[in-house]
Amino acid sequence: MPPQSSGELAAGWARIRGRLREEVGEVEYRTWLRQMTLAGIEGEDAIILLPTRFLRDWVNSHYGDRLRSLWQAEYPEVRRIDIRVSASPPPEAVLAGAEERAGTERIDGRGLAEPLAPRPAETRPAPEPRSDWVVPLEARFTFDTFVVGKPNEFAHACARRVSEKPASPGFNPLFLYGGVGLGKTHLMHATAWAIRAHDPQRTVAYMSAEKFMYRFIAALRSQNTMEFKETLRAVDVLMIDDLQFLIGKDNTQEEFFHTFNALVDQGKQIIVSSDKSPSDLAGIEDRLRTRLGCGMVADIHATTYELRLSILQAKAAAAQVAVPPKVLELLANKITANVRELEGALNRLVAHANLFGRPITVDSAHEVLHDVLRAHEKRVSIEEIQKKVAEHYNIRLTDMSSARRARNVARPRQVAMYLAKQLTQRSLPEIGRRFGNRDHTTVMHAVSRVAELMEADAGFAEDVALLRKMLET
Ligand SMILES: Nc1ncnc2c1ncn2[C@@H]1O[C@H](COP(=O)(O)OP(=O)(O)OP(=O)(O)O)[C@@H](O)[C@H]1O
Repeated sequence: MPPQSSGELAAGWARIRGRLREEVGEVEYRTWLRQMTLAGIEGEDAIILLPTRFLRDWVNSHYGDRLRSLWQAEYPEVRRIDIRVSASPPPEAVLAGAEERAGTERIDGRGLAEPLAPRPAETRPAPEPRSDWVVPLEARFTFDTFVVGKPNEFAHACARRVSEKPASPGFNPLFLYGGVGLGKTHLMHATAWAIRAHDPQRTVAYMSAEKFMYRFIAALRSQNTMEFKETLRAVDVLMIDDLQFLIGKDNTQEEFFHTFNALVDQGKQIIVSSDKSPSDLAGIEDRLRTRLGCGMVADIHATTYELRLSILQAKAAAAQVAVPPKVLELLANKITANVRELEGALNRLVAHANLFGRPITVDSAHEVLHDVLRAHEKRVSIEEIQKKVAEHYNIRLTDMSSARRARNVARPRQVAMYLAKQLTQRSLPEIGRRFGNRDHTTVMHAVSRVAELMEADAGFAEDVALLRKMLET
């Protein structure tokens, strides 16, 4: 019996889809079949619409026979299935699963997706990003534990602003950049926590660019890009850390570009971090770089001594450990590369003190952290030493390698050799060569003579210590 009315036909079509869904399973159905729309029955043909040629061909070859059998079981007079391409289904889409189309995507010929109209928020709650897709937020990375100073105050203010008002004009995307270990991830997590605290309904997805790529590749491999796209495009805030990872990864960049556009078009917030500014991201496609730079770009600068000291004070207080100010000053002075290393050094000191039940002192800090402190000692060259010492004793630089033996020249030369031994990794023969091809025994003698004199003469020792300090800082 042919269907009598469009209502009857819609019910029959819903049954066919329901059976197909049961047979192929939810994931496959959602990936390939959910966008099917029934245009109607023409003679012996059931006319089904799909939005792209790619989908039409796929459904035809993989599900054509099954669809025909299911149709015949429902309506024996239907003998053929005619699948056509139509980007916008006719208004009588009552015949199809219109509710299923909300927010779905279209696949282009290369298997990459473009968004259809934005998903109306009320049609379906946004799915939570799958837990294995997103990295859990670090509990201690909050605004409360982030110490603000000159180098990071602008980035911090931007992150605060975005957390209070996501996607506000001028702040989307928020692009945070700066050197390794300077707090980009901390600021992103803090923003995520604050957004969630303010509105628990908002879905915030945080992941590294690397994770984004691996998820994308896995989705491609399992032919499940629809789910990948849909999940990401349903979030309210997307955070991608260490974007520089995508340099040279053209396909993932393209996918990210589409995700980016879809989210920004829907008024969703994007936050990205990188070790370089958008304009310096060579290897990232121009159109993506342009989009990344068109919101707010905030630089986190290298730390200053003051910021390092404040961070150490805050971390020691949080750990409830008494660390003498001199020790904190030592660390802030010596460990300048980044906050991660600074934090690591403090943690080591605290762990050591706990383990042995000893108080933390400047001496114990030197002992426990000797490797770190040495690694951070300023590299000084023999030339610099010779120059500084010559200036200090008011002799000519050429006298450092001359044969002159007058005391007013020989003594400064010995001091320079002593400092070269103390402050560089050079061997005695090499130091000798740099001081006018002198023998290594001459250098050895100079080193022990200067040490003796320092013991005997406090004024001389002070002089040498001053020179050393000037060279080290
Ligand atoms: N201003 C700050 N206040 C408190 N802790 C900080 C601050 N800046 C950085 N940190 C701490 O330093 C460590 C490294 O920070 P984070 O991981 O955020 O750096 P990053 O810039 O993302 O580094 P990478 O470039 O390696 O990804 C973290 O433990 C973080 O809590």
